[in-house]
Amino acid sequence: MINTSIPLVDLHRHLDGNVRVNTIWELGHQHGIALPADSLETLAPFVQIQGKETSLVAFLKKLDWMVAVLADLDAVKRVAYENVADVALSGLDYAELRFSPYYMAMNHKLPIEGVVEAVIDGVKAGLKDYQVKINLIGIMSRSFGQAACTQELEGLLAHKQHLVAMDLAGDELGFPGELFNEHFKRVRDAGLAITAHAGEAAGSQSMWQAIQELGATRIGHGVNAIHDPKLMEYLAKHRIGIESCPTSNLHTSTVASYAEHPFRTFMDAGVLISLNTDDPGVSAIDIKHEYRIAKSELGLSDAELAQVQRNGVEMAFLSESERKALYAAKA
Ligand SMILES: O=c1[nH]cnc2c1ncn2[C@@H]1O[C@H](CO)[C@@H](O)[C@H]1O
Ligand SMILES: [Zn+2]
Repeated sequence: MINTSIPLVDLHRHLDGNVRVNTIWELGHQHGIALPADSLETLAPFVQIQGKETSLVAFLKKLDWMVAVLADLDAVKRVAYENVADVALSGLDYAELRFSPYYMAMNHKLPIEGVVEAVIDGVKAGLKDYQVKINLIGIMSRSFGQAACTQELEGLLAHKQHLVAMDLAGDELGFPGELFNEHFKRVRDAGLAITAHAGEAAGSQSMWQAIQELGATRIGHGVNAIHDPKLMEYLAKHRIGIESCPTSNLHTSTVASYAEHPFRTFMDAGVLISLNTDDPGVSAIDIKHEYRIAKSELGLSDAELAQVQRNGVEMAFLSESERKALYAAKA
């Protein structure tokens, strides 16, 4: 099902949506943080999806325990290190890990720039022990408003040489992209690529906004584009990649069932679309699960899955020589 002669990549993966249950447990105890359960088994339902949530905002609450235990910068470094390990152990060749330093810093009032540095350090340490390629994407968490995103942006831009792109995540309905036009002008001026969560909770207008005003060249989720034929045509023509995360879309009730997921509609329209995990710790999945689902529930053939795998490599925020090297390592 996974073609071993094509690189396997995950481009939409929240580092702070992938904290191991065991790590939450250990950090909670180490730092005297009250947890909502008194055993590892009973903790799991508080941080992992059981069935599905009723909305994106309800889903996002599951991540809160993952950042509640980040009591110091060592904890942040540990989580970043374990993310690299998880990427390597799940069979990926390359991943883009995204993180929101404001969200990770806020519970224990950590310095935002310090969190960015700790993530970079943790990833570096992970890369010494695991053979895999990683790039980092900075997130502005829209749910905390414009001023928080300015702080977050500045902490990230201070280390822009360690980032390939910036993203906008969080509550899309409550905090539309228009609020962040100025932030993304600064991102463009800094020379970073842009991806944005759009068309997940809101409609296709939010995707047009992300592309035309924020400058996004990739879109996270983008599910609601299918109701806008002009946008579908635009995405295909301009090779705007869709970072699709089918299980996350089910868990946030963005789609009612796998059968209703429009993945195939994008493929048939010639849109560049890839498969990704989103918040693997929250959804309790890995990338292979998404490929299995794509085959069994979304109805993709092995040839189509190979195309999806290649789409991921094509969409990656890599230089052409890095892309070639990634392909060459598998050929
Ligand atoms: O599926 C998603 N849609 C929108 N925002 C998300 C999703 N998953 C996580 N985050 C948001 O990303 C930041 C942490 O990296 C947090 O703002 C979290 O709410
Ligand atoms: Zn996401």
